[in-house]
Amino acid sequence: MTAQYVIVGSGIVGLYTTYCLINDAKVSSSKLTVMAEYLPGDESINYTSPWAGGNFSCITPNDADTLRFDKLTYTHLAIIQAKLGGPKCGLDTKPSSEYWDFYPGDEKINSLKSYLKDLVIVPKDQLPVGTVFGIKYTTWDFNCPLFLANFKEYFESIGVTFIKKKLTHISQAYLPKTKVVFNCTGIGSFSLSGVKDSKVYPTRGQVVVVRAPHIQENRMRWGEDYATYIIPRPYSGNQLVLGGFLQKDNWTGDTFGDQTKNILKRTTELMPEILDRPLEILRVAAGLRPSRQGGPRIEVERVENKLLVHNYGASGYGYQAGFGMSHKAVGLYIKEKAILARF
Ligand SMILES: Cc1cc2nc3c(=O)[nH]c(=O)nc-3n(C[C@H](O)[C@H](O)[C@H](O)COP(=O)(O)OP(=O)(O)OC[C@H]3O[C@@H](n4cnc5c(N)ncnc54)[C@H](O)[C@@H]3O)c2cc1C
Repeated sequence: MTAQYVIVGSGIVGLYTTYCLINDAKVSSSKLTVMAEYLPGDESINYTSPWAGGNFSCITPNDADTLRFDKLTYTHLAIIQAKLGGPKCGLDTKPSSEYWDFYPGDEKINSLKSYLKDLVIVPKDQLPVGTVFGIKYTTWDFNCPLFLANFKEYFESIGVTFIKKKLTHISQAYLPKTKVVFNCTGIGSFSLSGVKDSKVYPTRGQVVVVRAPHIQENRMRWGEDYATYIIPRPYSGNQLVLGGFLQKDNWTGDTFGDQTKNILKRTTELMPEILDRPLEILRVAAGLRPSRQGGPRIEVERVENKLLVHNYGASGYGYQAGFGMSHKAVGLYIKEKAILARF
């Protein structure tokens, strides 16, 4: 193990970053070390990735960077799926419908039109009551815990090292031969010394997981101050994830009965077919989306004669935009390395 490249964080953003280092920067896998307090298979309120729904949806903001991150990720996922052995890795396509209580904006819709598979605009007379716009298309669904585990297993099979370690300062990530550290610590960037980014805050979500073999499609509804979503989990024994909440600055990992009732009410109104079979609740869970004022931080810092590349703040879209974020982070590293090589 030479650990020339250390990726701190083993959430979806750290794993996409590892992938881009191998595929964009052509770094040999044996030089890569992923270091994290929590690894795939672990559960903690400080480890967001296992708690995601998770699918590709219209949750992202309409700025040019994020629209590009979405597009890059959506169009690259088939390659990742193939490398990990096909849909059984926990990543599959399924139909999706999304409805808004407001018009989502031309930037978003024009961008989606350029790449979404099977996209159709829902005719006005077919919209659910209270909504003004809708689309249908083929989306990506993740079985998040399974996908994380398979991504890690794939990396280990090609020689990437994983180390379980909690850092109190980012400088602890530099091992004797390390040239560059990628900081992919998500919500951890709020408290990790050497980073301590006060712009980072949680957007708490709660989900209810039910068993529903009869539901094989996604359905989402976006309001001004709420999000209701229904996401089937591929290769999970027919689990269906029902959500949710977007609670800013709420740090609790506890779950609440009134929120469970509220989620069940909204999701069964949006998709009454859920109740075609008796409701079987498997689990209620909460997670903290790693949000950041001004959006994700993707930038390079020089720390003495070494590099620190930040890639965190994926909020509610780490799975669907994180490949694009990581492609940018690794691209910045390649540029900075070329500048340093001139001196
Ligand atoms: C309810 C819910 C639903 C969601 N649904 C979706 C969805 O449908 N689609 C989608 O794209 N996204 C969704 N998200 C968002 C998605 O889960 C996040 O964007 C993503 O998981 C963030 O990944 P990350 O790698 O940045 O952070 P994390 O997964 O939190 O990983 C951080 C890593 O850094 C490590 N770390 C942190 N601090 C330290 C330290 N001091 N020392 C060592 N290691 C450290 C942790 O151990 C961990 O390995 C959802 C989130 C929630 C909560």
